[in-house]
Amino acid sequence: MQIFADENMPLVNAFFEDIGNVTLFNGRNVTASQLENADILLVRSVTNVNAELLAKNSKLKFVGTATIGMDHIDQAYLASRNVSFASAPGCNAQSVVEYVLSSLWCLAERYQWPLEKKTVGIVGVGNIGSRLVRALTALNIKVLQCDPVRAEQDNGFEHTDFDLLCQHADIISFHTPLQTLGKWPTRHMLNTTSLQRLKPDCAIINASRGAVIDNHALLNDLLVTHRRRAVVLDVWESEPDILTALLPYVDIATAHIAGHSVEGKARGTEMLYQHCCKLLGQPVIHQLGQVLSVPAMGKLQISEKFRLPDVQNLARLLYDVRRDDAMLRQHLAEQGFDWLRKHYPPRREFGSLQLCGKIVPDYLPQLGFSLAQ
Ligand SMILES: NC(=O)c1ccc[n+]([C@@H]2O[C@H](COP(=O)([O-])OP(=O)(O)OC[C@H]3O[C@@H](n4cnc5c(N)ncnc54)[C@H](O)[C@@H]3O)[C@@H](O)[C@H]2O)c1
Ligand SMILES: O=C(O)[C@H](O)[C@H](O)COP(=O)(O)O
Repeated sequence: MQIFADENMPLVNAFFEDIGNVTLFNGRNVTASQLENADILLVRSVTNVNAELLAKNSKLKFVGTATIGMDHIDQAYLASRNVSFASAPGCNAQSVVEYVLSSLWCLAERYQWPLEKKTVGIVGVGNIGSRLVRALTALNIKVLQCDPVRAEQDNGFEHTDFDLLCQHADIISFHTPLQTLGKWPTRHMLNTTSLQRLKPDCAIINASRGAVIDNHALLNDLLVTHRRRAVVLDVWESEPDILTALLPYVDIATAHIAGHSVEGKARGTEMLYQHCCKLLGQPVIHQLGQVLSVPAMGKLQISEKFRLPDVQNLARLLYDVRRDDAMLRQHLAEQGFDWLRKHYPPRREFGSLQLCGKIVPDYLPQLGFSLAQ
């Protein structure tokens, strides 16, 4: 079995070496000729999988993307060729939630916001959005949810129409897939018109796909408002060639790494391995827990004095988004966007830290921290 995998897919050898011969490729530049002999193709978000890429391959059985976003995959084409396909839903949801929380704490400190008085509008309430709702609710922060797709399926879902959410949110955070067509398109959802509906100081967070926000319209809005609006961008239109004119106006700028926790990326690989085992009728031998490295910090004692405002310090033991913002500003011009992603320093999720103590407040597990056994 010939397995071709993106070189930025951690633990791919550990999971797949029993299944076949693993060859790594650069996901951004891979060509049809390189993939001629692939039986299994494992990609990340930077590889467009379509008729052009697979033109020279006649033996492909399975394509897996170790991501939740699927806008880079021509699924109809794969189905027409009878090639099985799987993504990795939820693999990095916790990682993105931790990115958004860290961004909120950073902005709250910079602008002296009382977060508990803010309303956060969450657009797209799937794996990431629903975890974010749980986390913000645990922190006593009010949320508005916008997800018309869920609203159609579930009468009990509390949906706020996008236009209304734009008017009422103090902070708006995007967690939708990128969809150009269909009943609920998301491409340029935030555009010149919807930007004008936002409160003048409404903060914007995008960790979904760059083109969900019209980046030129955003730049224009920021120039007009003279930086009154806080902006956090992890994703950008036309990555890796991003609109650098935006950078001076963006509070937190990162290189599409919100989902790049050690666990988030490794879970993606594991989920594809499990799909392959099922497809090939092979037993699942490897588990994430066995192959993940031991975290630098294992257990932490929580005292009875721990209170809600202490959460921020606890979280910063594991992740502070300001590091990633500094990396981008320091290295983007010389090294480029993809270099930042390839050399992303290890980041462990909240769940890697086991909390001990007589009383561990309920909101800590709701944010994703583990309780010691
Ligand atoms: N920055 C990163 O590193 C990173 C990491 C993971 C995911 N993502 C992006 O975030 C997206 C969301 O991830 P997820 O795991 O929550 O996916 P998901 O599929 O679980 O959830 C997406 C939600 O968006 C909703 N939705 C669809 N169209 C909508 C619309 N027009 N308006 C409002 N809601 C709409 C869907 O109904 C669904 O509930 C992914 O598609 C991916 O593009 C980025
Ligand atoms: O859609 C996703 O799951 C994320 O955007 C994913 O983390 C993208 O990262 P990449 O696959 O490019 O490393």
